[in-house]
Amino acid sequence: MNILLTGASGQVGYELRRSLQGLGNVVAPTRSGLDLSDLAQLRSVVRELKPGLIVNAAACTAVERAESEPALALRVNAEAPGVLADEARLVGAAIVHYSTDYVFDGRQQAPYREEDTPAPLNAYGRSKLAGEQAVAASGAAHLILRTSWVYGLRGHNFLCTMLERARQGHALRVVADQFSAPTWSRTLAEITAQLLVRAQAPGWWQAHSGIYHLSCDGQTSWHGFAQAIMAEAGIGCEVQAIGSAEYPSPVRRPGNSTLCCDKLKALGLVFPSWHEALHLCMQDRAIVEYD
Ligand SMILES: NC(=O)C1=CN([C@@H]2O[C@H](COP(=O)(O)OP(=O)(O)OC[C@H]3O[C@@H](n4cnc5c(N)ncnc54)[C@H](OP(=O)(O)O)[C@@H]3O)[C@@H](O)[C@H]2O)C=CC1
Ligand SMILES: Cc1cn([C@H]2C[C@H](O)[C@@H](COP(=O)(O)OP(=O)(O)O[C@H]3O[C@@H](C)C(=O)[C@@H](O)[C@H]3O)O2)c(=O)[nH]c1=O
Repeated sequence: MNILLTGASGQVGYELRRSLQGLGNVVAPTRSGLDLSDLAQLRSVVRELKPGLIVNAAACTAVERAESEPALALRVNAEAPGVLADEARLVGAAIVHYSTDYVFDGRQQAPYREEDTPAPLNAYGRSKLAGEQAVAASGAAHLILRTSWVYGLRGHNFLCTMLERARQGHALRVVADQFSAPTWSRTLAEITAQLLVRAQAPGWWQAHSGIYHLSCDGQTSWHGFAQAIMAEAGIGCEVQAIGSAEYPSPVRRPGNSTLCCDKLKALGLVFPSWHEALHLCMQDRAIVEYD
C-alpha cells in the first residue's frame, strides 16, 4: 500500500516518516512536489499515486502570521484537507488529519472532550476547525487527531525557542496563565502508527472514523513547561512567570486547552505523561546534535 505523507519536513511529519514505515510504502513529496495551496496539483498527485492511506501533517502553523494572512491559512489548513479527503474517498483511501487544541476558547475548567463545542479565538484555530469540518464532511474514512503544544528537537517550536533564548543569555519571561499538555512529536507519531495498526482490522474505519484527542498526559502552563525544559537541559536559568497581558501578541490564545484523551485510551493506547515524554526527548539531544 502507498501512503501519501504531507508535511514530512515539519516536526510531526519528520517523525511520521519513520513511524509509518512498517505500514506501507511512504511517499513524502516536498513542498515543490506537492503544494497544499495548489488544489489542482493535490488532486492530480492523489489520482496518480492512488494511495491506500493519506496522512496530512502539512499545515500553516505560524499562529501570528495566520492573523495577517487568514486567506492562506484557510486555503492550506481548511480547503486543502477538504480536497485531500475528497480525493481519498474517490480512490478508496482513508485519511489521517491533525488538528489543534486551539479550536477551543479555553474557558472550560475541565479538559476538553471530543464532543465539546469548539469556539476558536484566533485565525489559525478558525482555519483548523474549518479543516476538520471539511474532512468530516467528505465521506472518506478518516481520523482527525487533535493535539496540543507540539515540540521536538527539530523545527520551529517552543522547546527550541526556549533553549536558544537561554543559550543566547536572554532572560526568560513566560506566560503562566495558559494551560494544556506539551506533546512530543515522536509520541504523536508513534501513537498514530499504533492506531493505524489497529485500523487494519476489517470494518475498523466504518466503526471508528471521527475526531480523537491525542496529547501527552497531564497539564502544565507554558511557564511550567519552560521551567521543566531548563531543568531537563541542566540550565540554571531563571524563568519569570508573567500573565498573558504582559506578552505582546496579536493573537488571543485559550486559557485552558487541555484535551481529554479517554476516547483514544479506550482503544487500548497508552499515553506517557508530558514530563516523561520531555525527559525522553531531551535524552535524544546528544544524538540530534551530531546528526
Ligand atoms: N506545532 C504545534 O504546536 C501543533 C501542531 N498541530 C498540528 O499538527 C500538524 C503538524 O504540525 P507541525 O509538524 O508542528 O508543523 P510544522 O510547522 O513543523 O510543519 C508544517 C509542515 O507543513 C508544510 N507546509 C506548510 N505549508 C505548506 C504548503 N502550502 N504546501 C505543502 N506543505 C506545506 C511545511 O513544509 P515546509 O517545510 O516546506 O515549510 C512542513 O513540512 C498540523 O496539522 C498542525 O496544525 C496541532 C497542535 C499543536
Ligand atoms: C517565545 C515566548 C512565548 N511566550 C508565550 C506565547 C504563547 O502564549 C506561548 C507559546 O508560544 P508559541 O509561540 O509557541 O505559541 P503558539 O505558536 O501559539 O503555539 C501553538 O502553536 C500552534 C501551531 C498550536 O496548534 C498550539 O497547540 C500551540 O502549540 O508562550 C512567552 O510567554 N514568552 C516567550 O519568550
